[in-house]
Amino acid sequence: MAAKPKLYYFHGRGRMESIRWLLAAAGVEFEEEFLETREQYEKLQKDGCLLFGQVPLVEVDGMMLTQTRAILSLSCWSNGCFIRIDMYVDGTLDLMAMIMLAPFQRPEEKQETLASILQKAKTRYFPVFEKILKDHGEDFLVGNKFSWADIQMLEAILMVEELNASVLSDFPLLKAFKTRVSNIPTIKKFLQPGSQRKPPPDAHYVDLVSNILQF
Ligand SMILES: N[C@@H](CCC(=O)N[C@@H](CS)C(=O)NCC(=O)O)C(=O)O
Repeated sequence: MAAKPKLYYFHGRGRMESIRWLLAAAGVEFEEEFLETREQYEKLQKDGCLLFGQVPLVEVDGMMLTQTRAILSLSCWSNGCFIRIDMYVDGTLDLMAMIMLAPFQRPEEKQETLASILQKAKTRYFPVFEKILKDHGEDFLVGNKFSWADIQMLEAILMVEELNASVLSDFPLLKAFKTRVSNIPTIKKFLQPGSQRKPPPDAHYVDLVSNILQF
């Protein structure tokens, strides 16, 4: 790591605090820019610094790193490939978490939530991954090698397609990516009926989980 990392966040703990702790504990000096106005946040978005439009953001060696867990897991602060895998995985996990939680909402809220998730997939998440594939022109998301990020991406695509089967019509590279990854033999097998892959949640599943976890 050549220069001091620069942290962009609010002047408070929030999601950045653990990152501050980690850097401090590792003896890494860092600079901070505190977000005090909406304009600062919008500028970061406009400049393409926020992968999924969210902070925390850490700038290090010209890389713009987002996703708290990914930044925290960068213990060596050196391997650009690993951090990119983590950023992509955390982004797809955020998207999938929204879909996972929707069935637990009241029926009158659920339709609105699902429409908003679909909108987010189309405007926040899928354009990012389409651009990544376009920019490097490779078969997989990171390092031209099949990784955890590709598996998560495929799972997220399939979940969003369950909300709207034609969601990939504006994302040709993601569509090709989906076909490519789905055809990896182990994944192809998992996608076959009778595998251990689980169906989308139904009313029975929602009742069961709600009863077990008591919410
Ligand atoms: N999974 C992300 C979540 C980040 C997140 O929710 N950040 C909030 C601020 S603490 C944000 O930027 N929200 C704006 C938005 O989602 O539009 C992470 O862990 O970094």
